[in-house]
Amino acid sequence: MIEPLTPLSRLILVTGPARSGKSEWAERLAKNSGLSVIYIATSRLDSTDVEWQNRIQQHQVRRPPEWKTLEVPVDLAATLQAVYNPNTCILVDSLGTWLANLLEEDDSSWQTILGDLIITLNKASGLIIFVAEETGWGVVPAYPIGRKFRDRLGILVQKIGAISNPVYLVTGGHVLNLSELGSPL
Ligand SMILES: Nc1nc2c(ncn2[C@@H]2O[C@H](COP(=O)(O)OP(=O)(O)OP(=O)(O)O)[C@@H](O)[C@H]2O)c(=O)[nH]1
Repeated sequence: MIEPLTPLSRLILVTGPARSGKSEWAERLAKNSGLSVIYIATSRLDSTDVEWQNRIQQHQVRRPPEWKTLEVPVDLAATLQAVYNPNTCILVDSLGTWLANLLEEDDSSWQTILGDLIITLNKASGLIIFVAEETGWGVVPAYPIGRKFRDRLGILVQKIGAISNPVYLVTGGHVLNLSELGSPL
């Protein structure tokens, strides 16, 4: 399913709505890569939210025991820089939760954080798979923080999508390879 790797980095983007199965598809790609896998979880563990803890536990049980897990709510570019290498597949789940953790950043530092991530990806080696949430297909949020999240996620997914191949959309119980259907803007 996955083509032979070059020493240069290869990026894959898996996007889709909530509960679409996008994480599961991304995990399947990571397993099939034949590389050693580092799973980067961007969500924060909330000790007061039992339902969230249960969801995360289901993820942990589902992952092969040999995968290494890193919990990285904020410092994504620095962590990627520290761990990427030609023999490793890094699975980042997810860009939406990472962005939510950064939401308080002002616009100028957000531009720097985004720039640092893209620079890191351009220098990276090995395979990096990003999971991202699709938002913004509904109404414009009536509150500023909602609009900021929606706009930033849209731009982030577009930028990562432009340098990823393939880009998958998981929805309606199906996986669509968008790279076969269209080209980046
Ligand atoms: N902190 C932490 N978070 C984790 C861990 N494993 C998974 N997660 C988080 O779980 C979240 C995904 O939760 P899901 O409930 O499957 O997401 P979903 O969008 O509803 O479902 P799918 O579209 O099916 O993937 C991501 O934000 C991950 O970061 C872990 O070991 N630690």
